[in-house]
Amino acid sequence: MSTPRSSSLASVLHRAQLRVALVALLTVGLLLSCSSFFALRASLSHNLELVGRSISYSVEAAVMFQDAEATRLVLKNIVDREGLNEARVLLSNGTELAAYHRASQHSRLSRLARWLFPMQASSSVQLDGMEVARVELQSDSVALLLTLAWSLGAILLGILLTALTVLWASRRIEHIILDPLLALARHTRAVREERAYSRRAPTAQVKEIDQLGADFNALLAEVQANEAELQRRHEALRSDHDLLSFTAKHDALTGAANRAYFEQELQDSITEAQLKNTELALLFLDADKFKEVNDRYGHDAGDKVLVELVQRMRANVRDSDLVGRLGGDEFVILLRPLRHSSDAARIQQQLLTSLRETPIAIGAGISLTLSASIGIAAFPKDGDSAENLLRTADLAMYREKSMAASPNKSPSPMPSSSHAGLGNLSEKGAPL
Ligand SMILES: Nc1nc2c(ncn2[C@@H]2O[C@H](COP(=O)(O)OP(=O)(O)OP(=O)(O)O)[C@@H](O)[C@H]2O)c(=O)[nH]1
Repeated sequence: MSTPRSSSLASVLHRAQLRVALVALLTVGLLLSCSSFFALRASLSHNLELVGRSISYSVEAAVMFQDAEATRLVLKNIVDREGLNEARVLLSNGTELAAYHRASQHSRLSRLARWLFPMQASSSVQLDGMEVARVELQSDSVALLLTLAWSLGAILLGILLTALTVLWASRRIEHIILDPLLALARHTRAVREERAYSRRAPTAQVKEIDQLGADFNALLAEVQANEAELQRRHEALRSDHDLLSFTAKHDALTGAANRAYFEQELQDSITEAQLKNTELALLFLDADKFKEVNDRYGHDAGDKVLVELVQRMRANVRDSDLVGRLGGDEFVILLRPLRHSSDAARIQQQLLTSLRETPIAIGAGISLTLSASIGIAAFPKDGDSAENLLRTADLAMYREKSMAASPNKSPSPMPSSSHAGLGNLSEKGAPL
């Protein structure tokens, strides 16, 4: 099925107005012209008959004496006075007694008028009730022709004026109706394309269009409110999702990466380091005698120590590095990338120094000096998988811890490690 060709509202209105105006004008014009034409014709015909009768009376005497010259004189006087074309008097035997033709009858207009609208009349000349002659008249129909021409001219002029008026009216309608409709259409398109629901349609002069704009604005306001509500819910969902995602990946107490997330990040970092041919380092930290903190000062104090441990670790590494908690008092740090092979040992020492020199406040004026054992494993030197690296760093940490517990024992060949060296938990600021 073919799609109907669409026209603009302006052209539809133009055509409709023009058609209505032309039909009305032609109907009225033609009716008026015809009625005035026939009225004029009837009047002229009646007048011609009266003139014929008048001539009949006037030529009675001349006819009686068959005085052609006198008859012609009468005919001339009346024909000239009444503006007729010609008049003649025919005797009862059919012979013409006298005739008079006006000069103007030979003009083209006159001939055309006579041909189009022949106007004739005849009247009898009687003597003692007997018809002795007939007067035949022919009128000039130029007046009729001119009337018709004027009417047609008026109709044409009317058509021209109507077309101009329709054009002017169309422009006015365009301004009053079309412009606001087009503005509304443009506005709707802009709202749809830009999703700018805060935009509002302008007011219009025409009540119905203004109402349409107001309804559209009300609809936009609803859409805007729904959009805002959707946006708010979306934000809330995203924030919930972010929180859930963070919670799923991080340790609730310290905020450090949990074991699963840390292992995944470690594996991803290894893959990336393999591709980029860079190095990584893993520091495995286990607090020494942490159980005693819990036992002496309570679980909350232990929690504070764990939180502080993570803060110290973070304070000593870059944003790109990752601090994780594997569980209990076991923590890991992933240095990614490892720029210099000495960086891991340097950070290890910084942490041990920090723990040794800066006690951890656990509240009520009590501060603890905690020692820790830190083992190091490097990629690719000590392993090429997350599991291997963790195991190697863990062994290094245990090696360090065991050395701290038995300082006289010679170290077994393990990856590099270090220890704060304090061995015992010590308290500052409050008695044990
Ligand atoms: N406060 C607190 N304690 C915890 C938490 N998780 C584990 N622990 C405790 O941490 C202690 C760890 O003890 P161990 O594994 O024996 O370690 P340690 O006492 O440091 O002994 P070494 O490592 O051999 O020096 C246990 O008493 C756990 O109950 C926690 O989230 N908060």
